[in-house]
Amino acid sequence: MTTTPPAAPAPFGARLRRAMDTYGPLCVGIDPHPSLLADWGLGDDVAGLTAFTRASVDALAGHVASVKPQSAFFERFGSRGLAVLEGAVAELRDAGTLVIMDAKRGDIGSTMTAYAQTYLSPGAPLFSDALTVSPYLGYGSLAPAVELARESGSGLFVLALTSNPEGAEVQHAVRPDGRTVGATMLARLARDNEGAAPMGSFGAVVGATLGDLSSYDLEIGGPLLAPGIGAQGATAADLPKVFGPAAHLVVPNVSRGVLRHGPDVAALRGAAERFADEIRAAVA
Ligand SMILES: O=c1ccn([C@@H]2O[C@H](COP(=O)(O)O)[C@@H](O)[C@H]2O)c(=O)[nH]1
Repeated sequence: MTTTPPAAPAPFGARLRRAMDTYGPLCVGIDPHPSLLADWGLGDDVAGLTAFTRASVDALAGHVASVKPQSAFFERFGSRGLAVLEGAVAELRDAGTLVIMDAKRGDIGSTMTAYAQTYLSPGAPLFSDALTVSPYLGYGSLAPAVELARESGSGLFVLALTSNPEGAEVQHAVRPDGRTVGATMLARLARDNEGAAPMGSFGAVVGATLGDLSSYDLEIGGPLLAPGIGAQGATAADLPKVFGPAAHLVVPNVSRGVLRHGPDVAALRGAAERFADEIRAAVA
């Protein structure tokens, strides 16, 4: 008897494009800040984290294209926090909602392999659709993650031009070839996305807070994860000004701007829908 091997998953970029076309490009963050736990009437403990995550997943699963859990807020609680994160990732993925794990991993290649296996290896407890990674040990140090993402149909978001003002001292630094460090990361991503259609799986993090970015070539053929809308001051209306013709690649992220409407599940979902509508109108 012959057995048919399981079909290879569609690449992350193709799955994300489809989800963006269905739900709009908004990516909602799950960031259980201690201050939000308090605002929701929850304790800064594992029970509070569990209740916060439960309401967030109930509000978002199956209603938005992607969700970005901020790993740091779960890691605060050690293994019990990670168990809550694992459960959320599994439920969101089961509902067909793409999970972008915001863990910003980056290390020498041999250690990077272990990070890649943690988040990009099918069957791993924290297997996610995509992972944020830091290229500041050299873009080449991310090679094990690029390789495993290609094999498993997952994706990466590389920190290129981050939303925080402090990022400029590294990312705007000019290299001997005259290009900035941030522009170099974008160029490396464009190369890794070559030939991918309708969208590559290797994205950049580019803050929505950064103003006019017309001096950068943002057409990397992959998604541009854009944090900064809401609590950091950017608005949906800023997106066309910041991203120009690359706006079709933008995955705007809103975390606290949505989460502050909790703990009511309907109110959370309503806030996400309002941001989704504003963003869709802005980038249409
Ligand atoms: O450049 C970056 C990279 C990542 N982030 C993360 O995105 C969210 C933003 O949260 P808000 O509450 O919407 O401000 C958060 O998890 C950050 O760690 C970023 O802000 N900027």
